[in-house]
Amino acid sequence: VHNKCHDEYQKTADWLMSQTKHRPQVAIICGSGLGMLADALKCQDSFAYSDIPGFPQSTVQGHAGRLVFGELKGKSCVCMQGRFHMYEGHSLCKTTFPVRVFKLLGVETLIVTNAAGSLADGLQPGDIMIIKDHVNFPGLVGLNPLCGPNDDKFGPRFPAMSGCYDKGLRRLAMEIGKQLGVAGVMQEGVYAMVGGPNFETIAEARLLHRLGVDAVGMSTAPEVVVATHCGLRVFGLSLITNKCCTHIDSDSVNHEGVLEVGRLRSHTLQQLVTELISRMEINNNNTSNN
Ligand SMILES: O=P(O)(O)O[C@@H]1C[C@H](O)[C@@H](CO)O1
Ligand code: HPA
Repeated sequence: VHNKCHDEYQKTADWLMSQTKHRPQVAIICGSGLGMLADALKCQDSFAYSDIPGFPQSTVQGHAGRLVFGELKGKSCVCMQGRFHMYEGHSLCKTTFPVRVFKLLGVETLIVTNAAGSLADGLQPGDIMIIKDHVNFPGLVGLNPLCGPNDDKFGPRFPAMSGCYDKGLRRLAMEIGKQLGVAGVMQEGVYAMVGGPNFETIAEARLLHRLGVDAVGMSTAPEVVVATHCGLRVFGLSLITNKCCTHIDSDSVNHEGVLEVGRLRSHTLQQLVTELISRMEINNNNTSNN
């Protein structure tokens, strides 16, 4: 466990606030190949992770390593083009570092996205799974960013995780999907995080399937745990980039294929996230235009 103290998050937040006038209400974490979600932001201020004091560095292809501030339909946003994964060798505390920085910047809602493999018969590559719950496999065996002394300034020692994916936002996303004409490729499901970096063996994929997992990936759960701990409202979606290999003759998975599906679906995802941000309520003010 490599815990960070409150001052370290605060230092990074203070530096960012000294460099940009944006005061984000919504944060977006872009999954593999989904960095284009930041392109929709207007009046951008962007920072390479390497220039931000205290920030970890992205090492994975498809994760640009840039923090982009901007406006989206009247809401102030910050977008991580590139996330940190446990398999890169970062401590979980580092992989989730930005989430607490966002909290200190005044963010209220976190949107997490990822690329994931499907285990559910009804989820095909290109489909969008709205995350209704997760199984945090590393967390179940003690690889949890909240391990170590609890920082009461962020949240309680024993935070509840039931209901960590906001029901209202899930409902709103499905409604928007219908209006955009993409409801046929959208459904809710359970995401499971595994450690990676290898894709699953056939036996592992079959096991996950039997456990009721709909989609599997290598991220997201730690960020959601930390966000929920500090009281952020969370919305999560998985872009299904491949079917998991459950038979010896299944197509094998590779990262290039994962990134390609992200490119193909970039427009739909951008529309969905933009509409969701535009119509979500912030600060208990009903900013919904519908
Ligand atoms: O950052 P995400 O979870 O979207 O990335 C997924 C999991 C691996 O990092 C990578 C495998 O292609 O995509
Ligand atoms: O099949 C997968 N397994 C784990 N992580 C992934 N990220 C994209 N696809 C997958």
